[in-house]
Amino acid sequence: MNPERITTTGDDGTRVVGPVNAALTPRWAGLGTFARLPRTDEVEHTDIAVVGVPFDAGVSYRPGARFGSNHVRESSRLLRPYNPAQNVSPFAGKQVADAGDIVANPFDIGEAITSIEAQAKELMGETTQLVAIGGDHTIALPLLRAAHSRHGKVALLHFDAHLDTWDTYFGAEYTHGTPFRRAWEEGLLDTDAACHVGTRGPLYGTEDLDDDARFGFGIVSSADVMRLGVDAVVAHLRERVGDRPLYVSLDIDVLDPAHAPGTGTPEAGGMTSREVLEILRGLRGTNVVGADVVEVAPAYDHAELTGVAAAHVAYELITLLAMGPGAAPDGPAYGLAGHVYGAAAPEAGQEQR
Ligand SMILES: N=C(N)NCCCC(=O)O
Ligand SMILES: [Zn+2]
Ligand SMILES: [Zn+2]
Repeated sequence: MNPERITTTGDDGTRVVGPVNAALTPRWAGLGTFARLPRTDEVEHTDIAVVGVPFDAGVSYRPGARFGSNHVRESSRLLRPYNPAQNVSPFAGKQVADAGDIVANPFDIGEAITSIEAQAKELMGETTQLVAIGGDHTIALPLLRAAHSRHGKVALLHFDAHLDTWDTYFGAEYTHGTPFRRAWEEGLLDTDAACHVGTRGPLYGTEDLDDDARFGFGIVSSADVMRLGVDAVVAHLRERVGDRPLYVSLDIDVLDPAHAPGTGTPEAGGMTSREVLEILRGLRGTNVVGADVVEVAPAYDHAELTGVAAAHVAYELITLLAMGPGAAPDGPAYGLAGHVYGAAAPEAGQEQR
């Protein structure tokens, strides 16, 4: 069956093929791609590719993130084409398409990392931007290598309960707890502009924090988000990353297990999905060049809580890429006046724009 799709004229004047029209084909029908978008082989070119990286041989605790990519796709069927939080239709101006899955050797982590990097670069071609859906956090390293090959050193916002700058596990260098230490060692990061967000939970010792600070990372803890609030955190992050090429890596365990139980290394005291989505929206106009959403392990999920949260995170990341750098501060399309992303909040009652 060839379901009818929403088509538009894109920002560059070419025809853009969007999601299956949900008014004509029920949302639960048909083969699943992310947000019911076309596959990359069904469109002439792709500006933004959503790509699965179903690899989880790097996990230190519960396995199962290899099933995350398709779980998030399945949980994304209810996403709608207009994002009122940014007053943007992310699938209308740019061609967004699902590239299927990068394949990686599940028995050889080194080979998997090399081949994920190669396939990511191939998919990126000259101009395509990637939003990767894991998979465990190991995959951030080859994806950062691919981003670095196009943009040079990148700023990094790393949303996660964990630092993921540890050195080795059982002597293994390439694991889901170590990608950002390797990335720092490889010179992939602009360490004046790298920051963890949502950090919490017990560590192995104070040296974890000493090492992390030595690598140049800043930390906005989960408790900071609660105490300072979303707007202050957004202001801090925007200041830190400026207009540098920015890679966003989001481990779904940044969310409290109440919001995202389906993950391999859950930690209590996490952020709400509302906080995470609002902080991402606050990055409007920054120069996001690539992103990943990782660590969704569906065997521990309930009622698609984690899958839906990850799908919405990916939707906001796609929206940021679709708007591009320099997008002017704008407010949501509805709600009480008082919030403009990326700008000082106006006084209550003041007009939004
Ligand atoms: N990247 C994630 N999700 N977890 C890292 C946890 C590493 C550890 O077991 O200490
Ligand atoms: Zn984590
Ligand atoms: Zn992680």
